[in-house]
Amino acid sequence: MKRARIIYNPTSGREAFKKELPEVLRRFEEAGYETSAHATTCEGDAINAARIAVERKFDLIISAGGDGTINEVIHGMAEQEYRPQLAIIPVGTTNDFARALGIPREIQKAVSVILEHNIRKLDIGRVNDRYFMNIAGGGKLTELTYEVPSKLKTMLGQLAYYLKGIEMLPSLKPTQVQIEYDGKWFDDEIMLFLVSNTNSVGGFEKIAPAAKMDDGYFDLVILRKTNLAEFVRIASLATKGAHLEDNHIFYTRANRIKVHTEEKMQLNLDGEYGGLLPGEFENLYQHIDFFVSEDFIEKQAKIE
Ligand SMILES: Nc1ncnc2c1ncn2[C@@H]1O[C@H](COP(=O)(O)OP(=O)(O)OP(=O)(O)O)[C@@H](O)[C@H]1O
Repeated sequence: MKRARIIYNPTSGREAFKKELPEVLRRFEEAGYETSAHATTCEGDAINAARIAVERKFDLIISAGGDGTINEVIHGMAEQEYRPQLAIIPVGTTNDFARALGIPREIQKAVSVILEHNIRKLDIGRVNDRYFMNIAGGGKLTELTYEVPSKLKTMLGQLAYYLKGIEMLPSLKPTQVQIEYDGKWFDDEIMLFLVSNTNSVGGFEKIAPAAKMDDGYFDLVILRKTNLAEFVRIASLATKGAHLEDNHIFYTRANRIKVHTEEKMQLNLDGEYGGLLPGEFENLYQHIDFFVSEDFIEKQAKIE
């Protein structure tokens, strides 16, 4: 019999998961999994819980929480040689990972999708011993996002939000960077760089159109120094996916990317503060077996 370990954050998403837990356990048992659950107790606990599940050779880890919980679970398993399969039940405020995999937000619907058993080996990103699944980035533009007081944590979602307060943009200074990607160099002043594992991020569905999650490559999108008018024009092109041809955009695909700057530059990982640059981004090819939806599989197949 296969063994599944649910790692859930009881405080996530207005404590919604606890009520549903008996039914979730029942459904996994019915589907042939011997299932147990661990409620996380504090920040970092999901990392330990995932490590323990790895040591105990569980077949499947089910992470129930928001992106923070899933990121911790990935952290706990990514460095291990044996890695259980991973399923996500979105419960938190931000559920970008689940959205990327096409997992519905309603708990029992998510379980139904998981029990369809569509499993895909997907890439994840690593930078300076931290992991990300969707997107990493840096530059003055992304740093604005930390000032957003609301729970709108998605990096690009927040950028869109900030575009409303566009008067802040003229005060933004570009940063001089040197970026080494698969042995080649980019050296220029930039407003922002993005290292993307998925093609659909936040409100921008086409920001990195060729980013497939199982090809071992990131899409690297860099916005060079711009003035306000140029920025507004490029942002509007980006909503249509027509930004890559613009002179201010540098776009390539790469497996390894090193970013150096003289100035202090913050790193954003999946919408959260991820320490300071420099950083070396590494694409871990098909590193984790994720439970995904049919919808996800169809969408991936359409990417060129
Ligand atoms: N028992 C706990 N009490 C407090 N914090 C916890 C607990 N368990 C986990 N955490 C921390 O809470 C953080 C955020 O949780 P999570 O990502 O699941 O939810 P979220 O998307 O932020 O949404 P929410 O606002 O609903 O919590 C996690 O990164 C984790 O470190």
